[in-house]
Amino acid sequence: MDIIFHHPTFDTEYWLNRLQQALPGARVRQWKQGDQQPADYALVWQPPVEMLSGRKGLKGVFALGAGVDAILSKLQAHPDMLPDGVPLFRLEDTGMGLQMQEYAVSQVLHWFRRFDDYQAQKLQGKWQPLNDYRREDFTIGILGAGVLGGKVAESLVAWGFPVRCWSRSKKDFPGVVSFAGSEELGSFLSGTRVLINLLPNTPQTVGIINRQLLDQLADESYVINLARGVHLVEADLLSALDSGKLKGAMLDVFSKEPLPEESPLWGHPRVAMTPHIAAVTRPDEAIAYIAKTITQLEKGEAVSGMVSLQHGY
Ligand SMILES: NC(=O)c1ccc[n+]([C@@H]2O[C@H](COP(=O)([O-])OP(=O)(O)OC[C@H]3O[C@@H](n4cnc5c(N)ncnc54)[C@H](O)[C@@H]3O)[C@@H](O)[C@H]2O)c1
Ligand SMILES: O=C(O)[C@H](O)CO
Repeated sequence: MDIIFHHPTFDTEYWLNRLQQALPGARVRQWKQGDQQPADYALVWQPPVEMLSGRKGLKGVFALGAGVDAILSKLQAHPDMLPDGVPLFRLEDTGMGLQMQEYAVSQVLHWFRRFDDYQAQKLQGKWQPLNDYRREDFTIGILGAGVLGGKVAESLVAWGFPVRCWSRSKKDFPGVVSFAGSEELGSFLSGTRVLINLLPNTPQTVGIINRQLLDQLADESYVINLARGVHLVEADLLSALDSGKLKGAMLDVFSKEPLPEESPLWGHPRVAMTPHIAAVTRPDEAIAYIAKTITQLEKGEAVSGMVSLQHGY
């Protein structure tokens, strides 16, 4: 079995060695321009079109991340990039669930314990205990209840917060109220105090966090965007912050990355940000997952993690 690998920034040597150890019967190589030699599987991030297009004998392509929006948009421009019938897989969790939990829990607790207000008071030299927030007034709403949304929901339930989620179909997560479909979006938003976004980037979800959506949240709400920048209309977020509808925002992803220096988000006192690091691909977990999936595929067994080209995630 032959496996080709391409990632623009990962430590390729490390990946090739560890993949080789995990799949001792395979021949693993870095794909280089002009390489049209046979391959059974391709492991990719930002693949050059010629790496995949027209390839015969390919049994599967693995995206080396959770979101496949970049690959799918490239596929739209170059429909022959993924040979007909070749399945595209993505990473499910592989250590990203825990990272998302750490991010979401730490930020929710930061706001719940009013550390943002105390920091503002500290800057004014003010010593003033504030009223506690109550958990019952701190409902967390998670947009997207998939692998990562489910993990984040579980961790916030464990901290005793009322948690609800919104997805395409109903979920049965312990302690979480589930809403599904556009007809239930309004009920999901009404009463949500902290909105956490973990949706995939699809034509249906672009721009979903806009003025109309933000207006339906509880007053003095908070937004955490952990999914993709294109989900959020940044101008609408800024006006909701300035009107007082929103109290704070924590953003990991942006419509343009790196965030341009002229963006007003940089200077906004109630916007905190990180540079798209909420959950990164952990090589060892990802390699174990890919090796297991390839082994199952080779045995003709059912696997999970296949991307639906129809749904776009
Ligand atoms: N910031 C980061 O570092 C980082 C890291 C990993 C993943 N991500 C993002 O997180 C996203 C989610 O990852 P995942 O593994 O949980 O994905 P997933 O496919 O397991 O879950 C997606 C969820 O969104 C819901 N959904 C999709 N379209 C919908 C629609 N139109 N209406 C309602 N619900 C809809 C699905 O029902 C599902 O519950 C990824 O697509 C990626 O963009 C970001
Ligand atoms: O989707 C992912 O895996 C991360 O956001 C990296 O792009």
